[in-house]
Amino acid sequence: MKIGVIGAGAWGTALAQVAATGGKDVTLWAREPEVVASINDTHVNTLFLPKAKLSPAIRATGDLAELGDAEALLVVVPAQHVGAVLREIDVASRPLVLCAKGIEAGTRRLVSEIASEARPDSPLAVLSGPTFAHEVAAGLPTAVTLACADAGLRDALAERLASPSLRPYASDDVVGAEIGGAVKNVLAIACGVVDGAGLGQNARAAVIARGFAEMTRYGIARGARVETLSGLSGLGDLVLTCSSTSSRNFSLGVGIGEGRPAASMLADRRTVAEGAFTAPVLREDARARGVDMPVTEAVCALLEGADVGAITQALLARPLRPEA
Ligand SMILES: NC(=O)C1=CN([C@@H]2O[C@H](COP(=O)(O)OP(=O)(O)OC[C@H]3O[C@@H](n4cnc5c(N)ncnc54)[C@H](O)[C@@H]3O)[C@@H](O)[C@H]2O)C=CC1
Ligand SMILES: O=C(CO)COP(=O)(O)O
Repeated sequence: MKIGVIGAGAWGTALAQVAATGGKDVTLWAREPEVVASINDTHVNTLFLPKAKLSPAIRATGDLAELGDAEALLVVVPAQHVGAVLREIDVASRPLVLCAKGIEAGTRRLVSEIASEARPDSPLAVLSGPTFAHEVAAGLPTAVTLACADAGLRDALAERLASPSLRPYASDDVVGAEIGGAVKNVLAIACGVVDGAGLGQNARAAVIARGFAEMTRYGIARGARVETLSGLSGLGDLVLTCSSTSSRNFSLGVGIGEGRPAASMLADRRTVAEGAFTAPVLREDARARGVDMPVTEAVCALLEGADVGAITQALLARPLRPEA
């Protein structure tokens, strides 16, 4: 079986490694010529996943046309670039497995909505969950949600993507799987701020729990099911990224909490912290739907340069309310 992977950041590279280790023929599209060269010449992605020794069965290319004959394509470019890349590639009606986590600025679309507009003939699935790329590439045990409306395709993809260390759980709730991954990135920034500002572990647990409450409110408003949000792609990924500096979103938050300006940290980086792009569009969409998201509002204010102490006080001083 030939698998195409679109995007050779850390996550696309790790997924390519899982597929190649499982005996698949893998072609990995990278945007950067130096990434193509380093994977093909040295079997290392020096830019985005430097510590993983990759299978020689992974072939990198800078030409999207070379992925046209893959049986299935994993889409792993950052959410804001999915539309542009999918409009560029000719994939006929091949299944697309969407692995980016975010909401498109300007349109407020989930990645599945972007993909179905760009590639109306391709069936879609979403792969999401608590998955640090370096752990997956190292073959450490990992479980994910694989969501797809078509049961036959879902089972076929689950069988092809499963490996001795990567265990997919099937779901038909595509929107639910996407909402968890998109919103947790914003909440991970908030937890990083708590850590960087030394606000304590009680505060971090409060942000996780109240953040999950707002993820659930927002998810329900967009048609997600609560059991999906409380599964691997929602609560599972929230817990992972809210408790580790391996998360780029959490680390961005730590920097903000320590008093560094968000804008300069974002300008300096090559890797993506999706939450910084999702936060403003999530706030806009939540307001439009009448969903209260105070942690998301706080993250937006902090990304815009607000003072951590003032934002913390404002959150604590909100009118008292029932928990549920
Ligand atoms: N790294 C991880 O552990 C995980 C990442 N993800 C998601 O996967 C997606 C990709 O993230 P990573 O692989 O971590 O990226 P990364 O941060 O390792 O690398 C940045 C990626 O963005 C690409 N890029 C930059 N500008 C672009 C443009 N104009 N057009 C197309 N691509 C462009 C780069 O080529 C590179 O592939 C994100 O949505 C992320 O949330 C999901 C699960 C785990
Ligand atoms: O999505 C991830 C793990 O599931 C990776 O999180 P970060 O993008 O915050 O590094």
